[in-house]
Amino acid sequence: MNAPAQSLQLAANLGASISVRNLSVTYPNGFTAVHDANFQLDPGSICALVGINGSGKSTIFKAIMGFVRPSAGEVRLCGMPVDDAVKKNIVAYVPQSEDVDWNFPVLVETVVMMGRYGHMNFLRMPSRADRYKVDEALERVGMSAYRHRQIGELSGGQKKRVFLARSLAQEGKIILLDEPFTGVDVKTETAIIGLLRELRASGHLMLVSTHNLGSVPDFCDQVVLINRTVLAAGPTAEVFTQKNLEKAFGGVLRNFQLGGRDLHDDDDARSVTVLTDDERPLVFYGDRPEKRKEPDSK
Ligand SMILES: Nc1ncnc2c1ncn2[C@@H]1O[C@H](COP(=O)(O)OP(=O)(O)OP(=O)(O)O)[C@@H](O)[C@H]1O
Repeated sequence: MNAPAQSLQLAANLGASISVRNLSVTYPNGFTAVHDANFQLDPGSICALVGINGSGKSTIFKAIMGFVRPSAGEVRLCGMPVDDAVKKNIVAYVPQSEDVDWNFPVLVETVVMMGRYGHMNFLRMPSRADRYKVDEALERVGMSAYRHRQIGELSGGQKKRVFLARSLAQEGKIILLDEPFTGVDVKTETAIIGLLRELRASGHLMLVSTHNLGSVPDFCDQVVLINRTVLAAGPTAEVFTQKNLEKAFGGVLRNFQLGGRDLHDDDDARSVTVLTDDERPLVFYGDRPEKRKEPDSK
């Protein structure tokens, strides 16, 4: 079997899927953050969850993790209700940095070991296999040298990698990443994207919320655009269009422009142009993050 066929086979075996059907979430104060949202994601893919601040991205993550209950509709993971999937360690979550108390004194290796808790009995005594998984996960994100450091002492990008290691140690088929690229440098972003690609090749399903629109066409197979409901969902080439992005961002991203034609054509010049605060345009090409550059001043 050739490599792509093997990946497809692995993906089929893993069977990771997210099905969101007519999902509404109303918070206890009566505010409906998500109304009648629908999308379906299948194994072996990376999907971007994209929308303005307050559009409901974290709320959707919380519904998928069972942290908030739907007021209508349902979420199913690998065909199972959320509670069953969470009990079976099917879904792992990499939270936004703001959602973590970094003052809590805990070692890096302990954070990663937390990913194994669901695999242990109530005494939480790590087995040799648990320790091996932790070592392997730290190695994979390049953080082995930091294992005895306090998590609060690390940089933003290092903390993100540790939480990614925790989700790897958990061995979830579905991994949710809430803004993994916020505050990380281009090298770390490239490393994280490389890791997500490896996980995709082994059949994992990843849902990534991001404000970094420039890298979406590069590494995401699918896109879910939201603004309190799903505006569009499906393959990146079909959904990540100027028209849909204008619908999602409205006047918020003025001077936002998508160039080029076919996203997955290597010779394609499709790019995302966003004006920076000082009104200098930054062009993100639908390619590698390190290829970011300012437009030619021809
Ligand atoms: N616990 C809560 N109680 C009431 N309203 C909430 C609660 N949590 C979030 N909201 C509201 O729900 C809406 C969606 O919030 P959410 O955090 O899901 O947005 P988001 O897309 O993740 O935003 P951001 O890009 O800023 O992280 C916002 O208007 C927010 O104020």
